[in-house]
Amino acid sequence: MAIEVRNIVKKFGSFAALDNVDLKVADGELLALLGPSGSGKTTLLRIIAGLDWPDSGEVAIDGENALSRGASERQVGFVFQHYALFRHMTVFENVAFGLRVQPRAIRKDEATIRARVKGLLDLVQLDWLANRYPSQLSGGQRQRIALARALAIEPRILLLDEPFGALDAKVRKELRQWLRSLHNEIHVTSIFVTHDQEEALEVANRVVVMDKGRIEQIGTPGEVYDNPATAFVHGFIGESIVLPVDVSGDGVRLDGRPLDIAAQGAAPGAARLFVRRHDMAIAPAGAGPFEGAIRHVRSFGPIQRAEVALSGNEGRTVIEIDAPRDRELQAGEIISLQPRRYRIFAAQD
Ligand SMILES: Nc1ncnc2c1ncn2[C@@H]1O[C@H](COP(=O)(O)OP(=O)(O)OP(=O)(O)O)[C@@H](O)[C@H]1O
Repeated sequence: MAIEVRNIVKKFGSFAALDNVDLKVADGELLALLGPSGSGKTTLLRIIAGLDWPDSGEVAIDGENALSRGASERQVGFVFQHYALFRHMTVFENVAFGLRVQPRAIRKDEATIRARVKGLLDLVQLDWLANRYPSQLSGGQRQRIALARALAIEPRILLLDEPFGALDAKVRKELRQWLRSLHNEIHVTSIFVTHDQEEALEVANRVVVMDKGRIEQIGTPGEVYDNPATAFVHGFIGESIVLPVDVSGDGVRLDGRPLDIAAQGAAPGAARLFVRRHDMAIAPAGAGPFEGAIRHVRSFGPIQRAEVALSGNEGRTVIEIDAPRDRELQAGEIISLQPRRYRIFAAQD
């Protein structure tokens, strides 16, 4: 089912939790809402779900106005971070619950319900846990059961709010891959909320980056990572070096010193230069626009992370770069740096 959100405004008192949000979700997409705490992700999800209503704007599901319908009529499945399964029911009964409470007119017979639950437990690969109680499951297993339960009513849309938020890093990683492949199998239009950029980039077809109740950028994981539309997106996704620079007619300056880099059309005045740590490459001596002294090096996995005090400004501007380990860097060494890729945004952007 396609979803279209138009001009949504949602205020709590005078505070705009959502400030003119527009979003189109194509049928069968797996979309991530990504943003820092308080950016409005959950509020947007709740409005799409029918658990909350906007002050103005429209929500259409499959072309039909959804705002005139409540949550139960929208046929939406939910999974929340702390989605409490019913403690006194077995896994099987938890998954069957949504089917058993359907209105009599559409309720399936017992054999059909049992077959459907069995199918869902197979789908989430936990059929062997059917007779256990929630307290006898791991956190990751519980979230998979919560997902099976959400899918039982054959929702038109699946909404997940930080579904893996409470789990440890390793289990989170496993469940991401699992969700991705599950979605490839069932193709139900899905939106999940996360503040974890790695999770969004790894799982979603498209990522919606939010800040302060607004959408900053919508794009594929590659687009938002490689071509951030705003300074916020650049800073939020991936680790960036951020340097305050001045743009003028004759170029870009750092601490009054000209840098041999292009202003990329940024308006004259104060600006910020963004470079990803791994894009700040070590250049032959004197060849790069930056020079600095290595203060400290830590090596882990395939990279070495070096703290570099840039020349000028009495060495007070310190950046961290990630370099491959083909040549071991040493504290005290003076290096020249050349950004392979960078963006300049005006200071107020
Ligand atoms: N019922 C409410 N009453 C007042 N303010 C609210 C209410 N619900 C949300 N807010 C505020 O709206 C803003 C957006 O909240 P929301 O939960 O959508 O953010 P979020 O991006 O999902 O954050 P998190 O990642 O922390 O869950 C926050 O500043 C929050 O304090």
